[in-house]
Amino acid sequence: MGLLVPRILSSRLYQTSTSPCDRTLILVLSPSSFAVSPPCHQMLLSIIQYGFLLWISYVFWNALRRLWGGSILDNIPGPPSESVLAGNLARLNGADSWDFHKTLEEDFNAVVKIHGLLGDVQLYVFDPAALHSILVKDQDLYEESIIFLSLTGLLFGKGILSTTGNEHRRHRKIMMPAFSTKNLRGMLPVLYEVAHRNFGQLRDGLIKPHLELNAGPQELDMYSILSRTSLEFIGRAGIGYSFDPLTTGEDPIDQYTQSLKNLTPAIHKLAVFLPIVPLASKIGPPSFRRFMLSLIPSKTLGILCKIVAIMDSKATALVRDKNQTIRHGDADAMENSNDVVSLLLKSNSTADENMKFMDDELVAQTSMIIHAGTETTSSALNRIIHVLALHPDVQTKLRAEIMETKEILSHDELVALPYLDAVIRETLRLYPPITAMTRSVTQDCILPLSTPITGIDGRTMDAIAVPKGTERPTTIRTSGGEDALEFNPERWRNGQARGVTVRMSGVYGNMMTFVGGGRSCIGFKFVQLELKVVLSVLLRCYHFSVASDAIRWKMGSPAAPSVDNRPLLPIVVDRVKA
Ligand code: HEM
Repeated sequence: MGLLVPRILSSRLYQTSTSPCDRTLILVLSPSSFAVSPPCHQMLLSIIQYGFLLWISYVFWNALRRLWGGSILDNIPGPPSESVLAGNLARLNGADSWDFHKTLEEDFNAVVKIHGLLGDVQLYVFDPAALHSILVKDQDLYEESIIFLSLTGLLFGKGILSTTGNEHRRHRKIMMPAFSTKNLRGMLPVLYEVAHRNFGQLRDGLIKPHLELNAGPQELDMYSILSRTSLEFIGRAGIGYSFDPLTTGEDPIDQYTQSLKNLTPAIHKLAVFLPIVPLASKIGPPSFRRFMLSLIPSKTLGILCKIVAIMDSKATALVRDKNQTIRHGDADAMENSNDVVSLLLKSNSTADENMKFMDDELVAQTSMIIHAGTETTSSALNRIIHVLALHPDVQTKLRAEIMETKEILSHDELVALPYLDAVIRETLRLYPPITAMTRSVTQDCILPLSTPITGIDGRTMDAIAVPKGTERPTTIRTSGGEDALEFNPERWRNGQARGVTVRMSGVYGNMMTFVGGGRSCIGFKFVQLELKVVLSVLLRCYHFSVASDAIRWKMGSPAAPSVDNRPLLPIVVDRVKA
């Protein structure tokens, strides 16, 4: 049985969202290598087959128990199941599920019962008190989903995304200082350099698609441009690596870059293996798991294994090279390295033993930073440009604020621009890149509610008893002001939205875009800086308007713009006249 705590979707003044991989996933092994001798082959194959049969039997047994015995969550109202096998999951997790999520919010109360796989029951939660309990107050009772933990562990190794409890707290404690305001100040020059280079080369025709000078308005695919920007931001400021020289008319062909681009699509294709990831991650050493995988006749799986191996070897080399620089006492080189991984290595060299990362942990963090920070940033950048194109009045006002400043601002000057801050807050509030997240319940517990709900039997409930094992609490948006569904940056003043009566537990602006509590996003200030740099550079030179009303946002994790199911953001770009 599952507790689905929906992350906040769109709208309303407070939203939550979920981690990208919660329901995508899949698979595979950790990056180390191995081989298995031929004589064991048949025997191992049988073990795998029996293991798989056992697992299937276990799943069906649980499903039957649920069907016969019911659930104490049965009394919670929710939409009827649409399929015996997958319940409501197809509609909940589909790329075009916006309307379904809206219906859940409009037709039901703060907690909704959702039907999961084979009769599994999950709760979709958007009540503020329940979210506070899940994410902050009782967070130890609501752990990250086991599938997410296993998957990130298999893909990247032991790092902040794949650990729980004290181990996870240790990872966070060591990593958080790298994102301090002092360190963000040190990263700003690199962010400006990437933005100027990227958009300068775009103008000069060195990166595709380019903007012909003086040729009048041109339609460009901003998605490809902004994706490259996000990747280079995280490369340079996150791990100290340049993915994209931005110097030729060609897309980058670097193997590492290609691997990163192919990672999410490969994971999505293998989503069918999702339920066996936790089991697979526990069986034997990595070499044995690799062997098991080699028995599965799937081309995509092979590709994924290759991607993981490339990412791992590149991250290993990066950490090794930086370590050597430190050991050889190249003080100047390290002094000038302000990327997150270099900062972690520098603090490692003076930290107490228990506050140091081992090299394999640093390798894992390197891949995790890229994974957590690239597509999310790209989604936010694309959304802001799209929103500005749709709201020319907001764009004009923002440009006027930017034009009154110098071309290159200090960190403090940039974060002090009020309308720039308001536009970013309002976009992230209304359109969180990640729209839902999942938590698993680790013990029987009571979920408090700020608004009582009426059960199917007519009884009023001001709290819900949630059984251990309930999986995937997902959180969706919560209610807010009356005009909460409108895009209105004017509502923000000094980081506060007017008219807000409901307090949310999020780390940023009373919204749940970056969640709250012990697993909240540690990169949320970093991403704001990225967005501010891009807008301050782009709006000074270019004007944006909508090129097509066929743009549809897909509710992935994170959301992405598309036209005819292809990732695209066609926007008409024109030079700002002097
Ligand atoms: C608009 C951009 C971003 C959004 C919307 C976003 C959102 C989120 C959310 C919702 C979570 C919680 C996931 C969960 O609990 O399952 C999260 C976690 C995390 N984010 Fe972000 N993120 C963004 C950018 C970044 C960036 C740029 C970085 C790094 C440079 C980053 C690093 C992380 C890390 C390391 C975690 C895991 C924290 C933990 O488990 O303790 N994020 N993010």
